[in-house]
Amino acid sequence: MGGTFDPIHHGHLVAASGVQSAFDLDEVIFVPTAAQPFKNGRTVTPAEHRYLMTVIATASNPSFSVSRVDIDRGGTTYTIDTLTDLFGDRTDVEAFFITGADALRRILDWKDAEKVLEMAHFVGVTRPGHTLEVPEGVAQRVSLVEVPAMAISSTDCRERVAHGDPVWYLVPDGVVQYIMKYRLYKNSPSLTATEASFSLLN
Ligand SMILES: Nc1ncnc2c1ncn2[C@@H]1O[C@H](COP(=O)(O)OP(=O)(O)OP(=O)(O)O)[C@@H](O)[C@H]1O
Ligand SMILES: O=C(O)c1ccc[n+]([C@@H]2O[C@H](COP(=O)([O-])O)[C@@H](O)[C@H]2O)c1
Repeated sequence: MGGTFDPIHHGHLVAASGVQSAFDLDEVIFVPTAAQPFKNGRTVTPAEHRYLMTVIATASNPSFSVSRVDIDRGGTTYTIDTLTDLFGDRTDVEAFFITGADALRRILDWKDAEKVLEMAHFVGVTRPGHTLEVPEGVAQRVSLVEVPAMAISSTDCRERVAHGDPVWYLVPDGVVQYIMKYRLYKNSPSLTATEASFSLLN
């Protein structure tokens, strides 16, 4: 499952768990993006913070893991590169790519869309506020799965933090604490690890 994960929230985790169960998947790999091509004009939290929040959120589930392939490659994140780096030379793996209804809608605009759809089976999940439908012509490579409705977005989580509203129970507890520790989403520069330790001591 690829995502900006700025921050990761329970909508992502419920979607991943629902698809894992529906297709009996051995593992779900969360892949935080470096720079999502359709989010070019947006300021995104530094990748290391997004990566670490994703690790914290998934740590308790033995079949969830987090990959750094997109972050370490850097530049614009195209799913064709993600799938090549993860599975390019693996003939023993059947890959699935999990996307929300909003992301699935634009899949034909993705780089090398046809090849991408050959490299993995795409699974679109329901998301409140978005219509879940398979774009024309790709029905064979896409499945739809209904997951428990979680009306949560990273945008809403960021705005809540910026306004001093709680994000408890929208994101995992460890992610709430990470956001507070590094003062993310406060409309002021986030802290480094040293600055965060210093501010906790004082
Ligand atoms: N509440 C949700 N339910 C189902 N799928 C979701 C939900 N939130 C996000 N997704 C899906 O998870 C993937 C990663 O999403 P992303 O990290 O962009 O989160 P987001 O909440 O959409 O972020 P933002 O609000 O910053 O755009 C996308 O495929 C997206 O459609
Ligand atoms: O490959 C592309 O052209 C492409 C265009 C838009 C989105 N994606 C991928 O879709 C995933 C979900 O993106 P996002 O930002 O909605 O979380 C993420 O892994 C992106 O890299 C990929």
